Amino acid sequence: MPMIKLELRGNIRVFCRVRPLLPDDGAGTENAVISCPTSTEALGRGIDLSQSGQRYPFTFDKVFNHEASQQDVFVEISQLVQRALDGYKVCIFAYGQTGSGKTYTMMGRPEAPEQKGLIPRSLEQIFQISQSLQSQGWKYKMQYTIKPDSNGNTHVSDLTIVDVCSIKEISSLLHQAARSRSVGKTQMNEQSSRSHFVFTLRISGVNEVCAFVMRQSHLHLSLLLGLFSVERLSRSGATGDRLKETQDINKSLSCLSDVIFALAKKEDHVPFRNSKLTYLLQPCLGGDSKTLMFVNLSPDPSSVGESLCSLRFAARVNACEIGIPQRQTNMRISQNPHLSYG
Ligand SMILES: Nc1ncnc2c1ncn2[C@@H]1O[C@H](COP(=O)(O)OP(=O)(O)OP(=O)(O)O)[C@@H](O)[C@H]1O
Repeated sequence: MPMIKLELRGNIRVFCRVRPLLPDDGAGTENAVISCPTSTEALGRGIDLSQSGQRYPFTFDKVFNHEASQQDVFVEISQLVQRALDGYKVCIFAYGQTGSGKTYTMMGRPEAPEQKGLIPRSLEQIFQISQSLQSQGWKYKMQYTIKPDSNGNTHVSDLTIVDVCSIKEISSLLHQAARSRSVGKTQMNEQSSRSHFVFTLRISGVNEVCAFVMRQSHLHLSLLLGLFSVERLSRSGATGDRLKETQDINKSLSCLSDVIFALAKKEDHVPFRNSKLTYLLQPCLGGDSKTLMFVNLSPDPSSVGESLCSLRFAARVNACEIGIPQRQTNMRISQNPHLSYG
């Protein structure tokens, strides 16, 4: 029962998703390098990668093969998303090399309803449930924050916080955010997104009927920029500013590795402030949240080296204990309607 595991474990959960082969993928695509074992033990959880005749098996909390639809993926996270309304911090982020399907998984193609990604689906679910809970006395206040950036310092600029009252408002904010993201073309991925993208929905809920219980939770839905290896960098055709930008992105991803490894070793000092990315993700990794990472993979044999790096990183993330999440429920002290949530 995967959902029970999601509830009880203190680890960062990892879901792996392999995108379908695309017409633009390179030569030799008939030789599959990624396969999903069909034995009952590893069914839906195992993934094997073959490189130079060597087989590398991995197991995660869930593996989606190239046939999985956006709805199939959403079904597996919807219970986790709902926990945000119960007072838990929930963080979901995607990791993987450029062109591996992070944007597709998180944002999808908004123009086709069945291809909507996890962010719009999650927001719709949160709004629907919060509205249905109104009849039980719950009132929720939602705020939306968006923090895009790609460089390595910790100062967070471009922070937008907006009160949101309807799903329509969220959709238009998502559109705006997608537009304002700096998008640059590399030879690897025409639509390559050049910045990290951290989206947060802050939810504060109060129940006027049952004992003035107050809940506060944050739903973090984040999108991480792709992993470029050195080899990939030279193949991507990046030069000048683009090369510098790619190096900055690599640097911030290497800071993320440092944070993950410090957490795994339970070190006293975790270097969250070494990059803006880790600073932004601190709420996801700081210990009191339910955190899920997607590792996205391309099935293209020319990406096998990057896929192996991503899988190894994901396995270390999966083994990393960040503590048992705490629900944030308080008794309301005053009946002042202008609540301060501290
Ligand atoms: N599951 C999928 N089904 C169909 N098409 C997909 C799927 N996943 C990804 N794609 C397509 O693959 C291409 C690359 O995916 P996407 O842009 O999501 O990669 P990315 O990891 O976000 O890349 P970058 O880090 O460069 O932004 C896109 O054309 C996308 O529509």
